[in-house]
Amino acid sequence: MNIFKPIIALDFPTEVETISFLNQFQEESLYVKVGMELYYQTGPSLIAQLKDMGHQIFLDLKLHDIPNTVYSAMKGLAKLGVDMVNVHAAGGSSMMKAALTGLEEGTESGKKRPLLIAVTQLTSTSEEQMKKEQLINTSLNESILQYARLTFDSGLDGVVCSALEAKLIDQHIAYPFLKITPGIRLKGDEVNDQKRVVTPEEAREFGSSAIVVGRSITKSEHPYETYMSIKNIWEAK
Ligand SMILES: O=C(O)c1cc(=O)[nH]c(=O)n1[C@@H]1O[C@H](COP(=O)(O)O)[C@@H](O)[C@H]1O
Repeated sequence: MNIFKPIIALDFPTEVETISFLNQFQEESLYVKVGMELYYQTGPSLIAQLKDMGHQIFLDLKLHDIPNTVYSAMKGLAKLGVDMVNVHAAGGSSMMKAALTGLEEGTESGKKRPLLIAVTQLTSTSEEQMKKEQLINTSLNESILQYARLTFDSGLDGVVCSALEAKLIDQHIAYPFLKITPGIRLKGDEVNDQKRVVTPEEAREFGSSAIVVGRSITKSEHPYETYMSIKNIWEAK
């Protein structure tokens, strides 16, 4: 069985909308993702509330700055007691190592350090766009693998990528190394701004460690039922 539950992206603008969404899940203990949209409006108090509700939390702030700034920011974020945080691998190995040190120093003694993962190429990026706008002249897969290697060598726990790249990463990077994969859509769903999308079944088949699902659940007519059906697919043997 997969160790991670499907991670629900709580991309809402307010605490009220977030809590009313979560109330539909009654006693279910969830793994939720709080990203920029919600955190910039609600801050640490919502994190404390989600923890009190018994949910695990991926705080997705995608830090990308000079090493000293990321070190200090991570030291502060570690005190929130979340389960996972992230940076952009494009910030480089010194920045990623500084992030890790900040997290280690900021984690209360006796508590578990949050997992630290790095975004490779966003799932909203296509190979064409990467070549044209970032002037990277390799394939998208090679760029992702390079970022994954840099992340692994910097001592982090894994990467954010599309499940389409999970097998490639497994072939080149020693286990255990997490592949946390957004860009999940059910058949027939709108793709929206995502470029590299797969279904939950495909993500499981390709060896993703955890799926991050936003709009397929949050915009569903029946979010609880949709979540449970994704969870069943994800946890099937
Ligand atoms: O770090 C992330 O979570 C992330 C990285 C990435 O490459 N692509 C990506 O979509 N995400 C996040 O995953 C969620 C995907 O949402 P949906 O497209 O609505 O399922 C959003 O909250 C994004 O911010």
